[in-house]
Amino acid sequence: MTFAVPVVDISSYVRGEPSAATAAAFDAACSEIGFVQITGHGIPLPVLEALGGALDSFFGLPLDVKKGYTAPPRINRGYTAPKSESLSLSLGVEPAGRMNDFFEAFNVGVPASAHPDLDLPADDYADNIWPPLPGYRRAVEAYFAEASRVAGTLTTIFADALGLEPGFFDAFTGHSLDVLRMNNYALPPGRVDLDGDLDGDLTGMGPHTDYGICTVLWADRVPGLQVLGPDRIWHDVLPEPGALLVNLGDLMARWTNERWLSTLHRVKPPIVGGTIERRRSAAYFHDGDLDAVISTLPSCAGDGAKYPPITVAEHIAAKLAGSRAGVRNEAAGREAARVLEAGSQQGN
Ligand SMILES: O=C(O)CCC(=O)C(=O)O
Ligand SMILES: [Fe+2]
Repeated sequence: MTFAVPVVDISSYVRGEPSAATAAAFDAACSEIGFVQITGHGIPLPVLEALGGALDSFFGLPLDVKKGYTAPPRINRGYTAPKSESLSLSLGVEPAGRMNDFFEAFNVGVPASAHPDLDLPADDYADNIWPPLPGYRRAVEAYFAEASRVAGTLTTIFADALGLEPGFFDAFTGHSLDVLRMNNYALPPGRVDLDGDLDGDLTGMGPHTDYGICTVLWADRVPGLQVLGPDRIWHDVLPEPGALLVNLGDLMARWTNERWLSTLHRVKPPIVGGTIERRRSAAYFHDGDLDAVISTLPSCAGDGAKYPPITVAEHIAAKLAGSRAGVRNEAAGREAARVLEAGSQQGN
């Protein structure tokens, strides 16, 4: 079977014009793969280029300077150093405390001050940390605003694709807990034992599903990202030029009773010609309102709901405790089973 992440042009929805063909293409892609590549998203090229420049300027700083922008694990903001997170712990498939992912990241999110009329918890809607690099904050905020707009367009498409009333997701996303995680996959020169580490434990980012509603993913066209296909094999995925990747998170799998899947993905060491090449990505997580309750949609319940209702707060807290604080998540049985089923198949 050939594996491909479908490309869908969303420009009609970006213009505010619903399109049955676009919604149907999303339904097919979300049902079969759980990943989509979107074109026609309308994010201006200079905004994307400035985001890349911001990543370069921050991650180019010395490690001890970057570590100065680290927040405690419960605050999903600022810098995370290589090997201080383990995404597979969000699924509970590894012993707790084993922090092996070599990505480094910088997180920014929606602060409580963005919604002055609401009384939002300060730890979840934490203030951002901004390194004093010229243009950094402006570039990241400009991309954040564009990705937020695209995420809103996606939920409009999702409502049409699922046959829900227009605006269905608005009630769950008015103060959505959105986070942009900018990732850098690079290893200091000379530190990697290519024979030893690569055959063994070295992981760019461990296998995981994303936690929320959907993720908008900008990535360099450098190999590394792998998606677990319906054939239970890990497949390499490179975005088409100009396209953004979109993948569904766990909350969408819960809403749809797995008609749509939160697809497992991971990042292998990006090896080109026998050496590790630097790779960058930026994942915008559209996670929903902290206090929203996610229950299986009646139209998807079929013979019964596979998941009990859960608040966004409960679900995200269990996942983040795994990935950021090393506390194995015991509540992700359905996703963990899929990782273990895929076993050690390495894909193409
Ligand atoms: O680097 C990538 O392409 C994937 C990143 C990712 O899966 C994440 O940040 O959740
Ligand atoms: Fe992810």
